[in-house]
Amino acid sequence: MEPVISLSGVTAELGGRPVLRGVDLTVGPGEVVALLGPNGSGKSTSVRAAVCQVPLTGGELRLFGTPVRRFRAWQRLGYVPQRSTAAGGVPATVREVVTAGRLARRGLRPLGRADRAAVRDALEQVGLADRAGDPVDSLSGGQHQRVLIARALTTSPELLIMDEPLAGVDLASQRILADTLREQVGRGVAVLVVLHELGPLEPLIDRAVVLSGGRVERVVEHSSELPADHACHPHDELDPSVVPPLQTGIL
Ligand SMILES: Nc1ncnc2c1ncn2[C@@H]1O[C@H](COP(=O)(O)OP(=O)(O)OP(=O)(O)O)[C@@H](O)[C@H]1O
Repeated sequence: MEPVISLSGVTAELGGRPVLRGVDLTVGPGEVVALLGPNGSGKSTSVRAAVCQVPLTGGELRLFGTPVRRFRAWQRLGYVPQRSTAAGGVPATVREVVTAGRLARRGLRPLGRADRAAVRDALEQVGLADRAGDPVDSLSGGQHQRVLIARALTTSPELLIMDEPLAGVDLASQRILADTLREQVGRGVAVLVVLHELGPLEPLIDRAVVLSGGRVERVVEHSSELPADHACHPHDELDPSVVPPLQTGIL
């Protein structure tokens, strides 16, 4: 079956520096793929490139089989960015943030009944229907993350792309997030998720792709084969261009 997303030999630069150096990555329909690797290895840049937030300098990106330059069906894809970008300090209610996911795909026309129902349904799916009128700033880290997932679910996407959904989230909330995701996967939704630790998501993961230095270092067909000390525990990637400072010391 045709992949829902495929990156072939993708390269990208940030600040004039090559960050992605030929990333190959595919996610099939209904598949859950974890993107792992040390800090700075290019995980976030890969998913941001996949949703056109970072321009490619080379390679090919296809979404649902269509080259990205011809792709228009953005409602088939839900993107959950890193949590710090959720409300950006703007006072907004939970409902407003979630509604933004719906608006982004339909322009500035007034909300219809179907839009309101989709927002309600998305909030129910993440267990936050009772918090709809609350300011997002009053939520915990885990609840905040669930708001971002609800925002992505408003268009009933077939592919969810998530950037570190477990970061800064306590274990109880991680389990709730895992339940939400399990339900989506049960509906046949494919997932590409950047993770530092697999946590409660581990049983859901079909394949792990480990990045290093902007390239795929290896692909692990089952997450249980990942050594405990690799990728799941972040460490800064060594930059070969940086020469370590001379240790002078006093003898
Ligand atoms: N806006 C930017 N301008 C310049 N360089 C950037 C920018 N954003 C990221 N980079 C650099 O690109 C490289 C890859 O960053 P990226 O955020 O994709 O890594 P990551 O694997 O997601 O790391 P982390 O685990 O810390 O989130 C890093 O060396 C980073 O310093």
